[in-house]
Amino acid sequence: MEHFTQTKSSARADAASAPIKVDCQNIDVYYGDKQAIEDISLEIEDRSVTAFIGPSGCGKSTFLRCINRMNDTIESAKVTGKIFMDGANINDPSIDPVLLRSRVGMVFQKPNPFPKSIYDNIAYGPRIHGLASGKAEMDEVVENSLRKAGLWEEVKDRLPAPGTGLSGGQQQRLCIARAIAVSPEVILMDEPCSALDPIATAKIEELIDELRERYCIVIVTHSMQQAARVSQKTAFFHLGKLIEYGDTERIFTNPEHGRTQDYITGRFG
Ligand SMILES: Nc1ncnc2c1ncn2[C@@H]1O[C@H](COP(=O)(O)OP(=O)(O)OP(=O)(O)O)[C@@H](O)[C@H]1O
Repeated sequence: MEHFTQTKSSARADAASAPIKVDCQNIDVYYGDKQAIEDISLEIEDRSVTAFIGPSGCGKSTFLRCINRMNDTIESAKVTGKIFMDGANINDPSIDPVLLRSRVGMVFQKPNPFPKSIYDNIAYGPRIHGLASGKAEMDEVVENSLRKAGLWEEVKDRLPAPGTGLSGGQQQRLCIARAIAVSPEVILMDEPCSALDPIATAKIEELIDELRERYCIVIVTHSMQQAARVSQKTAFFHLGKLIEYGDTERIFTNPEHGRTQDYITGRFG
Protein backbone atom coordinates (compact mmCIF):
# COMPACT_ATOMS: atom_id res chain seq x y z
CA MET A 1 0.00 0.00 0.00
CA GLU A 2 3.09 2.18 0.05
CA HIS A 3 2.13 3.85 -3.22
CA PHE A 4 -1.13 5.14 -1.74
CA THR A 5 0.71 7.46 0.59
CA GLN A 6 0.64 11.01 -0.63
CA THR A 7 3.68 12.98 0.33
CA LYS A 8 4.24 16.68 0.04
CA SER A 9 6.95 16.03 -2.53
CA SER A 10 4.61 14.03 -4.74
CA ALA A 11 2.49 17.17 -5.08
CA ARG A 12 5.33 18.66 -7.05
CA ALA A 13 7.41 15.73 -8.06
CA ASP A 14 8.97 17.33 -11.12
CA ALA A 15 10.71 20.65 -11.38
CA ALA A 16 8.38 23.60 -11.92
CA SER A 17 8.78 25.26 -15.29
CA ALA A 18 6.37 28.15 -14.68
CA PRO A 19 5.33 30.23 -11.66
CA ILE A 20 2.70 28.71 -9.37
CA LYS A 21 -0.75 30.23 -9.90
CA VAL A 22 -2.86 28.16 -7.51
CA ASP A 23 -1.44 26.59 -4.37
CA CYS A 24 -3.78 24.07 -2.72
CA GLN A 25 -2.81 23.03 0.78
CA ASN A 26 -4.23 20.09 2.72
CA ILE A 27 -7.66 20.11 1.13
CA ASP A 28 -10.36 17.87 2.60
CA VAL A 29 -13.89 17.84 1.21
CA TYR A 30 -16.87 16.19 2.88
CA TYR A 31 -20.39 15.65 1.57
CA GLY A 32 -22.25 15.31 4.86
CA ASP A 33 -20.28 12.63 6.74
CA LYS A 34 -18.69 11.17 3.64
CA GLN A 35 -15.17 12.30 2.86
CA ALA A 36 -14.62 12.79 -0.89
CA ILE A 37 -11.17 14.43 -0.83
CA GLU A 38 -8.47 13.54 1.66
CA ASP A 39 -5.64 15.91 2.46
CA ILE A 40 -4.68 16.92 -1.06
CA SER A 41 -1.89 19.43 -1.61
CA LEU A 42 -1.13 20.51 -5.14
CA GLU A 43 0.64 23.42 -6.79
CA ILE A 44 -0.80 24.37 -10.18
CA GLU A 45 1.43 26.21 -12.62
CA ASP A 46 0.44 29.32 -14.53
CA ARG A 47 0.29 29.36 -18.34
CA SER A 48 0.12 25.64 -18.65
CA VAL A 49 -2.45 22.86 -18.75
CA THR A 50 -2.82 20.56 -15.76
CA ALA A 51 -4.87 17.38 -16.30
CA PHE A 52 -6.76 15.63 -13.49
CA ILE A 53 -7.15 11.93 -14.24
CA GLY A 54 -8.44 8.95 -12.29
CA PRO A 55 -11.30 6.48 -12.14
CA SER A 56 -14.90 7.56 -11.84
CA GLY A 57 -15.81 8.88 -8.39
CA CYS A 58 -12.20 9.49 -7.27
CA GLY A 59 -12.91 13.18 -6.62
CA LYS A 60 -11.52 14.99 -9.68
CA SER A 61 -14.58 17.22 -10.15
CA THR A 62 -14.95 17.82 -6.43
CA PHE A 63 -11.34 19.00 -6.22
CA LEU A 64 -11.71 21.11 -9.36
CA ARG A 65 -14.75 22.84 -7.86
CA CYS A 66 -12.69 23.86 -4.82
CA ILE A 67 -10.63 26.16 -7.04
CA ASN A 68 -13.53 28.50 -7.80
CA ARG A 69 -15.53 27.74 -4.66
CA MET A 70 -18.32 26.07 -6.60
CA ASN A 71 -18.64 23.59 -3.74
CA ASP A 72 -20.02 26.51 -1.68
CA THR A 73 -23.18 26.12 -3.75
CA ILE A 74 -23.65 22.48 -2.63
CA GLU A 75 -25.35 22.52 0.74
CA SER A 76 -23.87 19.27 2.10
CA ALA A 77 -20.30 20.09 0.99
CA LYS A 78 -17.67 21.21 3.49
CA VAL A 79 -14.17 22.18 2.37
CA THR A 80 -11.21 22.56 4.71
CA GLY A 81 -7.61 23.47 3.97
CA LYS A 82 -6.27 26.48 2.12
CA ILE A 83 -6.12 27.54 -1.50
CA PHE A 84 -3.98 30.49 -2.49
CA MET A 85 -4.24 32.19 -5.83
CA ASP A 86 -1.29 34.49 -6.46
CA GLY A 87 -0.67 34.25 -2.75
CA ALA A 88 -4.19 35.33 -1.63
CA ASN A 89 -6.41 32.88 0.24
CA ILE A 90 -9.53 32.40 -1.93
CA ASN A 91 -11.57 31.28 1.08
CA ASP A 92 -10.88 34.47 2.99
CA PRO A 93 -14.18 36.10 4.07
CA SER A 94 -13.16 39.27 2.21
CA ILE A 95 -13.18 37.42 -1.14
CA ASP A 96 -16.43 37.75 -3.08
CA PRO A 97 -17.13 34.30 -4.62
CA VAL A 98 -18.87 35.89 -7.62
CA LEU A 99 -15.77 37.94 -8.40
CA LEU A 100 -13.57 34.91 -7.77
CA ARG A 101 -15.59 32.95 -10.35
CA SER A 102 -14.94 35.64 -12.95
CA ARG A 103 -11.19 35.24 -12.28
CA VAL A 104 -11.55 31.47 -12.29
CA GLY A 105 -13.86 30.57 -15.16
CA MET A 106 -15.44 27.18 -15.67
CA VAL A 107 -16.46 25.13 -18.67
CA PHE A 108 -18.70 22.13 -18.08
CA GLN A 109 -19.11 18.67 -19.55
CA LYS A 110 -22.23 19.54 -21.49
CA PRO A 111 -22.15 22.82 -23.42
CA ASN A 112 -24.58 25.10 -21.59
CA PRO A 113 -25.09 28.33 -23.54
CA PHE A 114 -27.66 30.75 -22.12
CA PRO A 115 -30.97 30.85 -24.03
CA LYS A 116 -29.82 34.12 -25.57
CA SER A 117 -28.17 35.31 -28.76
CA ILE A 118 -24.55 34.40 -29.54
CA TYR A 119 -23.67 38.06 -28.88
CA ASP A 120 -25.45 38.19 -25.53
CA ASN A 121 -23.94 34.91 -24.36
CA ILE A 122 -20.57 36.65 -24.49
CA ALA A 123 -21.72 40.13 -23.44
CA TYR A 124 -23.60 38.93 -20.35
CA GLY A 125 -20.59 38.56 -18.05
CA PRO A 126 -18.79 41.78 -19.08
CA ARG A 127 -22.12 43.63 -18.66
CA ILE A 128 -22.71 42.47 -15.08
CA HIS A 129 -19.07 43.08 -14.13
CA GLY A 130 -19.07 46.52 -15.84
CA LEU A 131 -16.14 45.60 -18.09
CA ALA A 132 -17.22 47.57 -21.16
CA SER A 133 -18.43 51.14 -21.39
CA GLY A 134 -20.67 51.47 -24.36
CA LYS A 135 -21.60 49.48 -27.43
CA ALA A 136 -18.33 49.85 -29.37
CA GLU A 137 -16.29 48.55 -26.46
CA MET A 138 -18.69 45.66 -25.90
CA ASP A 139 -18.54 44.77 -29.60
CA GLU A 140 -14.79 44.60 -29.25
CA VAL A 141 -14.95 42.36 -26.15
CA VAL A 142 -17.39 40.04 -27.96
CA GLU A 143 -15.24 39.86 -31.10
CA ASN A 144 -11.98 39.34 -29.17
CA SER A 145 -13.48 36.61 -27.00
CA LEU A 146 -14.91 34.78 -29.99
CA ARG A 147 -11.60 35.11 -31.82
CA LYS A 148 -9.65 33.71 -28.87
CA ALA A 149 -12.07 30.79 -28.73
CA GLY A 150 -11.58 30.14 -32.46
CA LEU A 151 -15.26 30.77 -33.23
CA TRP A 152 -15.35 34.26 -34.76
CA GLU A 153 -15.15 33.28 -38.43
CA GLU A 154 -17.97 30.77 -37.99
CA VAL A 155 -20.40 33.11 -36.22
CA LYS A 156 -19.51 36.69 -37.18
CA ASP A 157 -22.48 36.91 -39.58
CA ARG A 158 -25.02 35.49 -37.14
CA LEU A 159 -24.31 37.16 -33.81
CA PRO A 160 -28.04 37.85 -33.11
CA ALA A 161 -28.92 34.14 -33.65
CA PRO A 162 -29.50 31.95 -30.57
CA GLY A 163 -26.39 30.32 -29.08
CA THR A 164 -28.35 27.11 -28.66
CA GLY A 165 -28.65 26.83 -32.47
CA LEU A 166 -24.92 26.14 -32.88
CA SER A 167 -23.45 22.63 -33.16
CA GLY A 168 -22.27 20.94 -29.95
CA GLY A 169 -18.62 21.74 -30.64
CA GLN A 170 -19.44 25.35 -31.51
CA GLN A 171 -21.55 25.65 -28.35
CA GLN A 172 -18.62 24.44 -26.29
CA ARG A 173 -16.33 27.03 -27.93
CA LEU A 174 -19.05 29.61 -27.24
CA CYS A 175 -18.92 28.62 -23.56
CA ILE A 176 -15.13 28.97 -23.61
CA ALA A 177 -15.53 32.41 -25.24
CA ARG A 178 -18.05 33.32 -22.53
CA ALA A 179 -15.53 32.35 -19.84
CA ILE A 180 -12.76 34.31 -21.59
CA ALA A 181 -14.94 37.44 -21.94
CA VAL A 182 -14.58 38.38 -18.27
CA SER A 183 -10.76 38.19 -18.48
CA PRO A 184 -10.19 35.20 -16.24
CA GLU A 185 -6.76 34.08 -15.09
CA VAL A 186 -7.65 30.44 -14.55
CA ILE A 187 -10.00 28.29 -16.67
CA LEU A 188 -11.37 25.07 -15.17
CA MET A 189 -12.68 22.52 -17.65
CA ASP A 190 -14.66 19.54 -16.41
CA GLU A 191 -14.57 16.91 -19.17
CA PRO A 192 -15.17 19.58 -21.82
CA CYS A 193 -15.12 17.16 -24.76
CA SER A 194 -17.12 14.26 -23.41
CA ALA A 195 -20.25 15.28 -25.33
CA LEU A 196 -18.39 16.03 -28.57
CA ASP A 197 -17.44 14.07 -31.68
CA PRO A 198 -13.76 13.51 -32.55
CA ILE A 199 -13.54 16.48 -34.93
CA ALA A 200 -15.08 18.93 -32.44
CA THR A 201 -12.85 17.40 -29.75
CA ALA A 202 -9.73 17.99 -31.86
CA LYS A 203 -10.74 21.66 -32.28
CA ILE A 204 -11.20 22.13 -28.54
CA GLU A 205 -7.85 20.46 -27.86
CA GLU A 206 -6.13 22.79 -30.34
CA LEU A 207 -7.84 25.70 -28.67
CA ILE A 208 -6.71 24.58 -25.20
CA ASP A 209 -3.17 24.42 -26.51
CA GLU A 210 -3.42 28.03 -27.76
CA LEU A 211 -5.10 29.29 -24.60
CA ARG A 212 -2.36 28.01 -22.34
CA GLU A 213 -0.13 30.85 -23.54
CA ARG A 214 -2.36 33.26 -21.59
CA TYR A 215 -4.16 31.24 -18.94
CA CYS A 216 -3.70 28.67 -16.22
CA ILE A 217 -5.89 25.78 -17.38
CA VAL A 218 -7.03 22.77 -15.38
CA ILE A 219 -8.87 20.00 -17.22
CA VAL A 220 -10.62 16.91 -15.88
CA THR A 221 -10.56 14.15 -18.45
CA HIS A 222 -11.33 10.45 -18.74
CA SER A 223 -9.22 10.20 -21.86
CA MET A 224 -5.60 9.26 -21.29
CA GLN A 225 -4.87 10.28 -24.87
CA GLN A 226 -6.37 13.69 -24.27
CA ALA A 227 -4.40 14.22 -21.05
CA ALA A 228 -1.21 13.19 -22.88
CA ARG A 229 -1.99 15.45 -25.84
CA VAL A 230 -3.03 18.66 -24.11
CA SER A 231 -1.43 18.83 -20.68
CA GLN A 232 2.01 19.61 -19.37
CA LYS A 233 1.28 18.37 -15.83
CA THR A 234 -0.89 15.47 -14.78
CA ALA A 235 -2.38 14.67 -11.39
CA PHE A 236 -3.63 11.13 -10.80
CA PHE A 237 -6.39 10.76 -8.20
CA HIS A 238 -7.67 7.57 -6.61
CA LEU A 239 -10.31 7.17 -3.89
CA GLY A 240 -10.16 10.83 -2.92
CA LYS A 241 -6.38 10.97 -2.69
CA LEU A 242 -3.74 12.46 -4.92
CA ILE A 243 -1.53 9.51 -5.78
CA GLU A 244 0.94 11.14 -8.13
CA TYR A 245 1.57 14.50 -9.75
CA GLY A 246 4.21 15.56 -12.20
CA ASP A 247 5.21 16.22 -15.79
CA THR A 248 2.68 14.60 -18.11
CA GLU A 249 5.40 13.02 -20.18
CA ARG A 250 6.93 11.36 -17.14
CA ILE A 251 3.61 10.26 -15.66
CA PHE A 252 2.75 8.52 -18.91
CA THR A 253 6.14 6.96 -19.54
CA ASN A 254 7.64 6.40 -16.13
CA PRO A 255 5.09 6.69 -13.30
CA GLU A 256 6.41 6.27 -9.78
CA HIS A 257 3.38 4.52 -8.38
CA GLY A 258 1.93 1.14 -9.29
CA ARG A 259 -1.64 2.49 -9.19
CA THR A 260 -0.80 5.19 -11.75
CA GLN A 261 0.80 2.59 -13.98
CA ASP A 262 -2.24 0.31 -13.66
CA TYR A 263 -4.63 3.13 -14.48
CA ILE A 264 -2.82 4.55 -17.48
CA THR A 265 -2.36 1.10 -18.96
CA GLY A 266 -6.08 0.41 -18.57
CA ARG A 267 -5.78 -2.25 -15.89
CA PHE A 268 -8.53 -0.62 -13.84
CA GLY A 269 -10.85 2.37 -13.92
N1 LIG B 1 -23.17 16.82 -4.67
C1 LIG B 1 -22.73 15.70 -4.12
N2 LIG B 1 -23.32 15.20 -3.00
C2 LIG B 1 -22.88 14.07 -2.42
N3 LIG B 1 -21.83 13.34 -2.86
C3 LIG B 1 -21.20 13.78 -3.95
C4 LIG B 1 -21.61 14.97 -4.64
N4 LIG B 1 -20.78 15.16 -5.70
C5 LIG B 1 -19.90 14.13 -5.67
N5 LIG B 1 -20.15 13.30 -4.63
C6 LIG B 1 -19.39 12.07 -4.26
O1 LIG B 1 -18.02 12.43 -4.08
C7 LIG B 1 -17.16 11.46 -4.66
C8 LIG B 1 -16.29 12.12 -5.72
O2 LIG B 1 -17.11 12.52 -6.82
P1 LIG B 1 -16.59 13.38 -8.04
O3 LIG B 1 -17.75 13.68 -8.92
O4 LIG B 1 -15.79 14.51 -7.55
O5 LIG B 1 -15.61 12.31 -8.75
P2 LIG B 1 -15.01 12.34 -10.20
O6 LIG B 1 -13.65 11.73 -10.08
O7 LIG B 1 -15.12 13.68 -10.81
O8 LIG B 1 -15.99 11.31 -10.94
P3 LIG B 1 -16.39 11.22 -12.50
O9 LIG B 1 -15.12 10.92 -13.21
O10 LIG B 1 -17.33 10.06 -12.54
O11 LIG B 1 -17.01 12.51 -12.88
C9 LIG B 1 -18.07 10.37 -5.21
O12 LIG B 1 -18.18 9.36 -4.26
C10 LIG B 1 -19.39 11.07 -5.41
O13 LIG B 1 -20.47 10.17 -5.28
